[in-house]
Amino acid sequence: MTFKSEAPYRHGSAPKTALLFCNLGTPEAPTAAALRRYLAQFLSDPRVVEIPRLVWMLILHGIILRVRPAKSAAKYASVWMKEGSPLKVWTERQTKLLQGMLGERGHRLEVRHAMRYGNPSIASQLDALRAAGATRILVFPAYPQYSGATTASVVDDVARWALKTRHLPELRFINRYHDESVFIAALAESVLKHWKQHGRGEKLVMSFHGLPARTLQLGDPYHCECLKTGRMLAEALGLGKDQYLVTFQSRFGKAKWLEPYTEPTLKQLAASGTRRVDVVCPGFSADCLETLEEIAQEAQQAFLDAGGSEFRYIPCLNDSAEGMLALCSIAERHLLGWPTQSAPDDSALRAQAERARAAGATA
Ligand SMILES: C=CC1=C(C)c2cc3[nH]c(cc4nc(cc5[nH]c(cc1n2)c(C)c5CCC(=O)O)C(CCC(=O)O)=C4C)c(C)c3C=C
Ligand SMILES: [Fe+2]
Ligand SMILES: [Fe+2]
Repeated sequence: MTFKSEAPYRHGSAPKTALLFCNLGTPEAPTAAALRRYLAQFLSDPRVVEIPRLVWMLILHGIILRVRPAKSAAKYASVWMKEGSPLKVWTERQTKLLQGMLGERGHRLEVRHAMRYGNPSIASQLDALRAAGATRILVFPAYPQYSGATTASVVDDVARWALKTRHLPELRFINRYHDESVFIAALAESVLKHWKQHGRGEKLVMSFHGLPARTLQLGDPYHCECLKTGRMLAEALGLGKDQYLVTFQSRFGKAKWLEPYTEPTLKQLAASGTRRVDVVCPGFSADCLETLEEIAQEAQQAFLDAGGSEFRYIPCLNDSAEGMLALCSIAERHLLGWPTQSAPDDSALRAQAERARAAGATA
């Protein structure tokens, strides 16, 4: 094992804090070649596909990476923005805004973003932060709900970097914010704004990214956290049980995934007479292929083909004021938990220690 060589430690220098905002990652271009590189890295992660390695590598390289890249590239092309992939564009904007907002609130810290798959990698950004002198790094995965496939995979990658790093910064991780009041309030505000502008559908469908159903039995909290976000959002909007649904999208492979599935549910709604639906994706902090293509295009078409008449997609929080307020406030509360530079008045603590010592001596 070799460790990285680093600038010598300067004794007595003040702690320097940094924030690393991590998202999933996205291909560099809407092309089959770029998709092949991206999918090869993403789908080789044992946190994402939990089947025996050898079998999976044969399927992945023998079938999936031959067929899927071209199909997925065409889908990406349909949502590509002039600055690049939507997930990249929104994540970069959120990072810039976080830097500005936290700065205005008096936090002297560097904010960077990293992608779990593709670029900029988590390791490269952690190296850059260390080189800039960061001694404390708060790692903020963009996912509101915790899952092994997403949040834990970010932690794995940070741990891999740590294994090679001599002088580690203090590290903290935000595991989840699915039930934080600021986050629920931001979602509710985005739905209310949408209703005000476009009118209100008969049902609000809350569509979350899926996971294999077995992850629920294996102890992954993701399903429960999605349901909780859904319930809290419904409460914030004053919706009754018959006015909203929680569904799961983006099934991958043939195994059973978390149910109910989004698209079949939308078709059933249309078939049973629901004409107008609003769809929101509260598991995604930013719009991406899965929301813009799979929901706003494909699922919409399926609903209309099945007899629905109006399908309104409610965008993710992206760089909205309410969304940024939520991200900033969540980051801030985690940053404030870090000990401050100024020595606290420890006289009460000292007296307590003396009492404990005296009690111990007489016991
Ligand atoms: C929001 C949380 C996400 C979970 C949980 C998740 C699990 C998961 N995903 C796949 C397979 C794919 N996902 C893909 C895209 C994708 N997934 C998420 C988020 C979660 N995934 C996002 C934000 C995106 C969009 C990325 C973008 O560039 O816009 C894709 C790639 C696209 C495609 O080819 O369909 C795959 C593949 C699995 C297997 C999984 C859990 C087991
Ligand atoms: Fe995914
Ligand atoms: Fe998808």
